[in-house]
Amino acid sequence: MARVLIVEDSKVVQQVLRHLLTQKFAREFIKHVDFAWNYEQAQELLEQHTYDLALVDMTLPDCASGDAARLTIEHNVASVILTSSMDESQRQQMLELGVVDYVIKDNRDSYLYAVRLLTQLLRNKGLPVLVADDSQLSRQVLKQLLQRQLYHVIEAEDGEQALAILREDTSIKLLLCDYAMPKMDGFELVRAVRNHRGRDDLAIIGISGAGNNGLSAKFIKYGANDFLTKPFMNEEFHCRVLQTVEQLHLIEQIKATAERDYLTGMFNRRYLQEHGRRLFAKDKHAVTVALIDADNFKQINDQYGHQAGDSALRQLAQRLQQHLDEHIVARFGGEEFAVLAHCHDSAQLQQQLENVNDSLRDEPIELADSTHTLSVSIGLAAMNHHDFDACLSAADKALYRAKAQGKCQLVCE
Ligand SMILES: Nc1nc2c(ncn2[C@@H]2O[C@H](COP(=O)(O)OP(=O)(O)OP(=O)(O)O)[C@@H](O)[C@H]2O)c(=O)[nH]1
Repeated sequence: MARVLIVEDSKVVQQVLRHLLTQKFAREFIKHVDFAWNYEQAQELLEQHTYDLALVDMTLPDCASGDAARLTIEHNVASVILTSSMDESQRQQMLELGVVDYVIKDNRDSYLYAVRLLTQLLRNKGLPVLVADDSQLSRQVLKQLLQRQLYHVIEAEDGEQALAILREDTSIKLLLCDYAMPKMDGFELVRAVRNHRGRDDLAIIGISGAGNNGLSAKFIKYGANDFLTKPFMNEEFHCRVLQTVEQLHLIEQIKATAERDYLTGMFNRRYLQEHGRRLFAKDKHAVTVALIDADNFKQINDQYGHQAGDSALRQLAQRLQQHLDEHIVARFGGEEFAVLAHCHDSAQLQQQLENVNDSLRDEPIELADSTHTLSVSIGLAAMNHHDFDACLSAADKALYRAKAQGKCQLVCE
């Protein structure tokens, strides 16, 4: 978790920033925040601590304009400038100094923008980025700019090398590639990469020389997410990289939401079915599926109310995760859950499932001011059917028998 330094002499601005930094999106990435009122205090704090990022007011009472940012950069702290105004020469001066970005504080939204920018930079900290360019000088320039945004930069001298690195290292989430490269040019590289890495998995920014506008559009058509034309301003580079990575992050979030159950945070039915079908196609004999249904759950809703029922489902979900943590556990719907186990030994899974009822009996779930002893019925099926859906339906039949035979038990098909 990161430590951030904020250098700001206005009490009101400090208060607004303090408030924004307590919001969930910021707390997720920023653990410690130190505030300095002036240059002198900033200097003391920089000597005491190591900072990941600094947000620095351009104008402070005890130093010349921009000196505080100069100080944080000298201490190798990636720095974002806060300023109420900035003329063109100051802007150039700050960007040349090496600040990551600047934020003009002209309304409340600018502070939100600044704090969001800090969290974005921290979220991307250490994220591997590949730079493919045959010119060592260009690679150096891009590397410096990316390191300023806290990325971890990997270099490739040509398209072939870049392709080999990307095949090997799937943690790379951004590729910056020049058009003119020996062996394999930028277009060929993008096309080849897209055969195994989709737009939602790896973002690509193509870079092309000036005077050939057609190249930029072509980059996009071949599969790049965005492009930059040389020479570009550092500020434009920063915005495009940040925006491209942000889009990738949003897609990841949407995908994660689509496969999770809102109430329990577990995988949902859709994920289980998709994953189950994939596993079945790969190795059907090593997969076992179980359906787990809470017994007499209606009583909980009737007796304690729907909210307590929701809490009971969350507690049951936690209990299942605890006992079956090496398998995929999903909420199948309502008060029904499913387990997908990738194992050759179904006896072990059977034991783990039996343990769930023992645990619910020994440690009843907590509802309002009392406790309630919940139990589950379980139907287990092996994957010796013609497809995954047939396995699920066999587990469902076994579950039906468990209910019919008196509940709180496991039945194998
Ligand atoms: N609170 C809450 N209740 C839910 C949710 N989903 C399903 N239920 C309730 O679960 C209950 C299921 O009732 P039944 O199908 O009769 O099953 P049961 O009472 O568990 O009885 P058996 O399955 O026969 O043991 C219903 O009252 C549903 O309203 C949910 O998300 N939250």
